[in-house]
Amino acid sequence: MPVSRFSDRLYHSAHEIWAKSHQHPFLTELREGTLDPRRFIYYLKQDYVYLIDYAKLFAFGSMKAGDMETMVKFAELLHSTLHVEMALHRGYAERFGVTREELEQTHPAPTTVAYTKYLLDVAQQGSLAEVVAALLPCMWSYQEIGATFMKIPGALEHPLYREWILMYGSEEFEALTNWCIGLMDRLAEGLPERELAQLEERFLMASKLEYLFWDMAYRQEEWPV
Ligand SMILES: Cc1ncc(CN)c(N)n1
Repeated sequence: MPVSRFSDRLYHSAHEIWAKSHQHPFLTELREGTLDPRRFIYYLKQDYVYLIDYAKLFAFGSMKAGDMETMVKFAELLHSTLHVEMALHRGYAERFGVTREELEQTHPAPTTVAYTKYLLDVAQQGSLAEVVAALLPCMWSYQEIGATFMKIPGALEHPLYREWILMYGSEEFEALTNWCIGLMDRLAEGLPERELAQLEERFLMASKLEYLFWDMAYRQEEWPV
């Protein structure tokens, strides 16, 4: 009987909320190609300012790394987020006639604030293992969504949503995600149950915030005033 990995425990504990995300209309309509582009551009603008703060977690990971290989890999993840993943958003913004300045000056909605501040709080206060537990749903749930959408007949023919699916369903994104999953398992080895439970809590909180991010985008959430 193979020893179950800590990442299997994380996946199992978050399965219900991940399934809820998969069933959210933002994703079911994106998958079917019926998502209103106004909801999509709202998502892209919020996601851009989210990624500015999310990318900082990789800088914290480099700083907290215990070895050069891990430090270098986190620097690679930082670079990839800023230059590859966010280039997707910049390209879409151009297609929608949104300037780079407008994109960068997007006011984060309440849910974006909640999610980024949570991640940055864990990154500043927590151990490397906690940083990884908090960022892992961001990578892993998106990779699962992308890989699933790649297999949906017709999804890649959609003129607008094709690039988004290709980004998160790519082999490169899968490789970076798998490295993070492996690091989580390595960092969890030998930890007492009390610490494992705390890592699970970080993973679950980020997973719930992922669901709320999809819901925010679909509702095009605004501040009350
Ligand atoms: C909110 C969110 N979470 C995760 C990802 C994938 N890096 C993203 N682009 N945006």
